[in-house]
Amino acid sequence: MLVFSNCKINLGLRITEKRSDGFHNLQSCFYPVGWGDILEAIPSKTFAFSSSGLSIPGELRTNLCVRAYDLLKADFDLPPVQLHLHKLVPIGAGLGGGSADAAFTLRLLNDQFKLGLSIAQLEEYARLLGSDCAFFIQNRPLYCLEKGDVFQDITIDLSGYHILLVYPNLAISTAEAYAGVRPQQPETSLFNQLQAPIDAWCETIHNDFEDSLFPQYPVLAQIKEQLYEAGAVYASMSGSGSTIYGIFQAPVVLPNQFLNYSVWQGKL
Ligand SMILES: C[C@@](CO)(OP(=O)(O)O)[C@H](O)COP(=O)(O)OP(=O)(O)OC[C@H]1O[C@@H](n2ccc(N)nc2=O)[C@H](O)[C@@H]1O
Ligand SMILES: Nc1ncnc2c1ncn2[C@@H]1O[C@H](COP(=O)(O)OP(=O)(O)O)[C@@H](O)[C@H]1O
Repeated sequence: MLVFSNCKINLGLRITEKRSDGFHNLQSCFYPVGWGDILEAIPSKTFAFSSSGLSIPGELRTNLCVRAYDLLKADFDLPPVQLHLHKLVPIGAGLGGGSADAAFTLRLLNDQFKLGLSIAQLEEYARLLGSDCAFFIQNRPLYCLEKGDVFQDITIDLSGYHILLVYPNLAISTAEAYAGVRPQQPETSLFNQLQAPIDAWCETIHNDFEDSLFPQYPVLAQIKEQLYEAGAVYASMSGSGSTIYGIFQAPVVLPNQFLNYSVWQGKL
């Protein structure tokens, strides 16, 4: 079985408080985007994992796909498979690529071996693998709370818009990015602000990580500015960076400044 493991962007991101478990509570809307990896599972005599494409830091056995397989294997009589991941989504990019691979592995194994797990059960397994992993089980626009793993329905439909993602070949560690933020209880409701037309978002919808990361990496603010100059209706950093995205009314001619970066453009 073959699946496409797409990434996400954050529409707004507020870090509201540090929790007693060391994690942070947040408010954000996660929105699926078409840039993705390719994952295949073939029944085999013994379990094996391999990857191609972008190289993934860390040992193979710590890959989130392997950890997802091991998690289900502990509870089910899972047959061995040969898992292959073709990695295309940049790493340390704020796009949740690794979390998506983990969630798609859970979904694939559930479907391929008819484990009968419900969405809620798959989300429970996903939470054990990473904070933003559970989102990719439903994989639809959702308002996210707490660690980013508790969801509320939200009506946001950006279909018809185009998105340009710019990864400036700069990996930012999520843990380090969180260590640099000053959590704050917001005075306004992100949920309500997201209901306003997208033209209003550049004045209201903010990613709190930009405050600490833009001064540290000026190229990020520069890319955001360049996306607005190219005609974006809204531009922002995704997650803990370093990807900056722009949302446009129509396909964009790639500005020359982005030619040395990894970019992806498509429909939302
Ligand atoms: C920042 C966000 C926003 O969507 O996305 P990315 O930039 O990673 O895509 C997520 O909160 C990232 O979630 P995820 O990448 O799954 O993080 P995890 O693996 O669970 O945690 C990595 C580290 O980040 C910190 N962390 C993560 C989530 C959270 N709510 N509070 C935290 O403080 C912790 O230090 C943790 O050890
Ligand atoms: N399949 C995978 N794809 C990407 N990263 C992975 C994967 N498995 C484990 N990782 C680890 O997860 C971290 C990056 O996570 P990723 O989701 O790509 O970035 P981000 O948190 O910025 O969205 C790295 O430390 C990487 O080694």
